[in-house]
Amino acid sequence: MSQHFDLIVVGAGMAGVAAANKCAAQGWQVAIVDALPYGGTCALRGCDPKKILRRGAEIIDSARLMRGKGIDDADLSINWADLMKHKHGFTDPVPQSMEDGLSGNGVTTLHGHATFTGPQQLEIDGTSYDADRFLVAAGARPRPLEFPGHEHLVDSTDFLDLTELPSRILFVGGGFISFEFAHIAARAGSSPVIVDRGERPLKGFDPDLVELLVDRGRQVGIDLRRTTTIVDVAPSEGGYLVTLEHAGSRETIETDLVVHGAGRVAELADLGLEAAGVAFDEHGIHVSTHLQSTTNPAIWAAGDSADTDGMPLTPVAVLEAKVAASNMIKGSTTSPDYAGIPTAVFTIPELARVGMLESEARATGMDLAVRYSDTSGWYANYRVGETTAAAKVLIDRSTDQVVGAHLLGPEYGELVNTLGLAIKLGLTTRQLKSATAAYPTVGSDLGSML
Ligand SMILES: Cc1cc2nc3c(=O)[nH]c(=O)nc-3n(C[C@H](O)[C@H](O)[C@H](O)COP(=O)(O)OP(=O)(O)OC[C@H]3O[C@@H](n4cnc5c(N)ncnc54)[C@H](O)[C@@H]3O)c2cc1C
Ligand SMILES: NC(=O)c1ccc[n+]([C@@H]2O[C@H](COP(=O)([O-])OP(=O)(O)OC[C@H]3O[C@@H](n4cnc5c(N)ncnc54)[C@H](O)[C@@H]3O)[C@@H](O)[C@H]2O)c1
Repeated sequence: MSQHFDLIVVGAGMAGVAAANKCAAQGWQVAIVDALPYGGTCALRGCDPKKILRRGAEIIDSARLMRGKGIDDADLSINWADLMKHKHGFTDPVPQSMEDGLSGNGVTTLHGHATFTGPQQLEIDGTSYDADRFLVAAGARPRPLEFPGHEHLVDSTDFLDLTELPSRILFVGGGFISFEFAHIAARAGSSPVIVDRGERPLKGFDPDLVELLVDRGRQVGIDLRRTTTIVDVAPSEGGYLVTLEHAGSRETIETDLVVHGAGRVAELADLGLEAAGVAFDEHGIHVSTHLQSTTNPAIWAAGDSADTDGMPLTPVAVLEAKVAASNMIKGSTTSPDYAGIPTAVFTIPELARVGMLESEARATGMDLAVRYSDTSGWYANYRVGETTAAAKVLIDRSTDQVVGAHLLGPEYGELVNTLGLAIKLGLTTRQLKSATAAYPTVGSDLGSML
């Protein structure tokens, strides 16, 4: 006997929970299932715990920047175990409170690994369920790597749970995870090495600002190896021997920990999607722009496990889940509006982007104005002693609208939100300049950046 629901959601992360609550509020019989404690990647193994650990690193960095400017940082250090306790103070209550919230909204909460057994059936630990619709919000996992010894790598989840921080850490990949973690580790006293196979790390961000960030990273002891591949990783007495290849030469580095930061793929391999007739690949379930499977109309997808134009980020996952839920409820075909969604890599200082890259804007042939400012000497950065800060704002001269903004500096992850709103609403720089910001705030520098 199979239990029936109007909707079953696979994955209780930010996307799954948003959709389950929205559909339950319409009076639907909704069930949600997760194989892990409720909360998903962002709250338990990603954004939130990462930024708590970064807080320790920020304090150290801020104090160092003020050395000789009234702050004596000689005795300041990170107590990793206590910082971890602070993290657990946030993460530990999440699963129960999330599950209580869902139950309170009338959602049936299930636990276990879901596997599709047919177009509208799935099984969870031997029990069968069927539904009119399913939303797959199963997230992502580290990309499988091929080089010998890849099994010795730890992933981002393991890193965010380390009880002690080793002194030598090698990060594979030059993306979000490696940069963010390396910036934390460097301030906590470790010597991080980042190995990227490409010439340009953090490829989704403005290359000029990335180079400034790489220099700033070098100053705090982060060793970036570009166009370098991992030949193999082998255990050694003191940790691991990692053999690297760059421009035809090999070098072996000894390290205590090797961390996977080489990208993530949709978590769909064990979901039995073949039995449901659902087309997918490593980018996610193939969906129409309104987030319905292209091959099984009963299946919808959102977040990291959907192959969409949206970036694999939390706000995008939530947006897609809400749009998918709304389309299911109304029978509509609305598409998510991805315009003006900012992204930030939480290095110290942070690097943010919204809208087009300069190269993308140039390729459109628009009449482009590039407003680049070295903001390191500006009051907001002088005040905190920051030596590396810059802004690049891209403006379409024909409309006076912002089409892209790239920021590197303290608190610029907050400032980019205003530029995101400007892009989404099509505000002109004249309109933006007409707003008066509280002074002195980082936001009050926006007018000068335009
Ligand atoms: C280290 C790290 C840091 C990050 N930092 C940021 C950040 O600062 N800002 C930002 O915007 N984004 C960040 N991200 C990305 C962000 O976490 C994801 O984009 C977001 O969590 C995706 O949400 P989701 O709901 O699609 O999937 P998830 O939150 O991953 O949820 C998917 C859930 O599905 C469950 N599941 C999967 N398969 C099954 C199955 N067969 N049966 C039952 N359950 C299943 C999983 O257990 C999981 O709980 C970060 C990611 C990582 C890894
Ligand atoms: N602040 C944030 O929003 C945030 C933080 C962390 C993660 N995330 C999300 O998680 C996703 C995954 O993060 P990530 O940092 O793992 O991936 P990423 O896609 O940001 O970067 C992966 C990097 O690894 C390199 N690479 C791949 N295979 C390699 C190999 N074998 N050897 C050397 N280099 C290799 C790639 O060239 C690339 O530069 C991101 O795309 C992002 O969406 C977001």
